[in-house]
Amino acid sequence: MKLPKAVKIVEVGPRDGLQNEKQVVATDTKVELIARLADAGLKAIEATSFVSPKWVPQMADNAAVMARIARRPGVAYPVLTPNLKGFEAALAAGADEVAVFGAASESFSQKNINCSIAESLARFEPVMDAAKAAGVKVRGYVSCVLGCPYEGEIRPEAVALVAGTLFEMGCHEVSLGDTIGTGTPVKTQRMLEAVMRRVPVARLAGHYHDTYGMAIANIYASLELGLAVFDASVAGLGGCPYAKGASGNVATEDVVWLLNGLGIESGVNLDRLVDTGAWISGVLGREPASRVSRALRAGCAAAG
Ligand SMILES: CC(C)(COP(=O)([O-])OP(=O)([O-])OC[C@H]1O[C@@H](n2cnc3c(N)ncnc32)[C@H](O)[C@@H]1OP(=O)([O-])[O-])[C@@H](O)C(=O)NCCC(=O)NCCSC(=O)C[C@@](C)(O)CC(=O)[O-]
Repeated sequence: MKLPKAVKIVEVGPRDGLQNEKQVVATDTKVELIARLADAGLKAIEATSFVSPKWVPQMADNAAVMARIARRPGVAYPVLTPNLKGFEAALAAGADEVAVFGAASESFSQKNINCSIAESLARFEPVMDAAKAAGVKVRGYVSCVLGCPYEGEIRPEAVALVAGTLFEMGCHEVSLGDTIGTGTPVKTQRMLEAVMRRVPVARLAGHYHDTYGMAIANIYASLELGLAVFDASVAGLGGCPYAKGASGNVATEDVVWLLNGLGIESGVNLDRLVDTGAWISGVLGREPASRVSRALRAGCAAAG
């Protein structure tokens, strides 16, 4: 078994993490979080989303966030854009990387973006065209790849169909979302095997929520199949507004601990990351959901 030598972590805390916060998070706090994550060595930080403020009020300050972040060379700040309106606003705000987001479940697609899977893919076409014309890279997301809060089981072939279509449309990377975290390692591998028949593994990312505590196991199972890009959220922030009870993405601290233990390079400084996770959790008035953070801050062992 040969694991990748290096892994790219796409930090989604400022978007996926904060989008679900009930309390208003100040724009300055978001901007500081993004700066601290860059200081910790993260090279891809999903900054915000250009979605309807009626649907996700927390991301209504998207343009202000983009205007205020001090961009670092070598760091990408992708944003979500569900349609052309969102793309145009993102472009005007200076985004140079965007993400479209679909689902492998019809019901989730309706709840999340108010249209069917086929309609969503049709909506993404003009975004792809406009992005190509503007020289903007587009990532594709597929939600509910290992289960849906409304439909239950999702067939791997259904995931492969949407992921393959996004890839063929020109997405440079397709991120596979276990939105409600019900996946387990073998199930994850079966899903990945189906997707890998349509999309090269080098163009896939794992986006696993930790609701059932399985995300790290699923990442390991994905590493075994050669996946080398994983989405993660500092301090395990977040949840999904359209998936009741879903907890945050896997904590970035936990992913870095795993990678360090496996000798896999991520470029992330764990001490700084733990400090950042503790800081934002303090601002939000809670403890980090990361077990690694809790252990290290309790003095359980030195940071690896
Ligand atoms: C997609 C829509 C807009 C469709 O929503 P809709 O209501 O069908 O849209 P519409 O085109 O009929 O427009 C309705 C109103 O929204 C406005 N509008 C239309 N588009 C935009 C836009 N881009 N930005 C700002 N405003 C917009 C539009 O101008 C109009 O305004 P009004 O005339 O009523 O004042 C809506 O459903 C939406 O915004 N959904 C967002 C859902 C979302 O952000 N979910 C969370 C992110 S996905 C996720 O977390 C999963 C992921 C990616 O992490 C992976 C995983 O874990 O599974």
